[in-house]
Amino acid sequence: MITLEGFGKDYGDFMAVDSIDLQIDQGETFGFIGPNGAGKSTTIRFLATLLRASRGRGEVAGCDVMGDPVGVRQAIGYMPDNFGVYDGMRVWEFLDFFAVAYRIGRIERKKIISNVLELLDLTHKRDDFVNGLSRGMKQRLCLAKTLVHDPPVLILDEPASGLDPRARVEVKALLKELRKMGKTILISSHILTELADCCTSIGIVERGKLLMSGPIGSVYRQIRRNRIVEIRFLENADAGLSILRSCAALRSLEQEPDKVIVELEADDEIVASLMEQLIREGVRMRSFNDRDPTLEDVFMTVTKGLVS
Ligand SMILES: Nc1ncnc2c1ncn2[C@@H]1O[C@H](COP(=O)(O)OP(=O)(O)OP(=O)(O)O)[C@@H](O)[C@H]1O
Repeated sequence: MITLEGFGKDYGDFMAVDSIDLQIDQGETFGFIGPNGAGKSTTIRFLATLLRASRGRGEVAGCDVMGDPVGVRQAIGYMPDNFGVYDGMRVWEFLDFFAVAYRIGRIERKKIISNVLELLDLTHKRDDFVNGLSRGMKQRLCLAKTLVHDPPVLILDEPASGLDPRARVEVKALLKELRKMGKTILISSHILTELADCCTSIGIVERGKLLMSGPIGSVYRQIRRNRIVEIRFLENADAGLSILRSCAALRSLEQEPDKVIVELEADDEIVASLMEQLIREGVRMRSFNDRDPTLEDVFMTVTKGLVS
């Protein structure tokens, strides 16, 4: 439903997106994850036909993004990261305004607005003024407006940002509901855990490059080849650190005030030998904890903190 082939975007001399290849199948909820400035919004704005590519191309629901922008706009519901709502409009009028823009007839509009309000749990706010709504409700209203023309594809730029925990849970539940309705969803976030349980696939982007992508299970498997070990030293921490640094299986090492987190490309044998070596060299440890990587680890391992 969504394809990018070598998509790249420059702003003057600055390359915001290098070259991204991506394919999102029908019915997927794809989490587009990356730190601030990674190029998520730029990619999303291209897919939403709001900016031109510097190189490469894209397709949404069979329509070429630059060749058939009107076709793309019919097929997508787009929620920008910074959206505005019009003052002096009531909730139903706001939705009606967008429905008219999609040339939906008066009788059908009435039905659609009532369905969408119901789905987003905003029926009781139908006649309220938009500018009087809380941030969470405005966000829900904006999501409601992406649905009025019943698009098969939803492109949502950080839809849960700035929401309190309860509102976030509600947005996630809603995403699951929309997936059940058969929608293909691209959703961006820089908060990984926010997306962990509602996406079927993810892509991790940093500095305009897609570092890893695929079904969530396969991304986990790729990274699980590596082990994450947390060590808390009691004595001889310096000797312990130098043993770890000289270990051939070491892929990364991160020092926190109370522990060291190492990523090893290693099997059980290698991990056991490393532990034995530490003990043999007189390094005393309070704990040596081998754990499965979380999605957070995947993110930290794959991205290198090149942008902030
Ligand atoms: N119109 C523009 N002109 C110049 N540079 C821009 C423009 N829009 C974005 N950039 C730069 O391009 C890079 C990517 O920005 P983009 O907004 O796509 O990142 P992002 O991943 O969506 O970040 P965030 O999570 O902070 O929204 C950033 O360095 C940004 O400063």
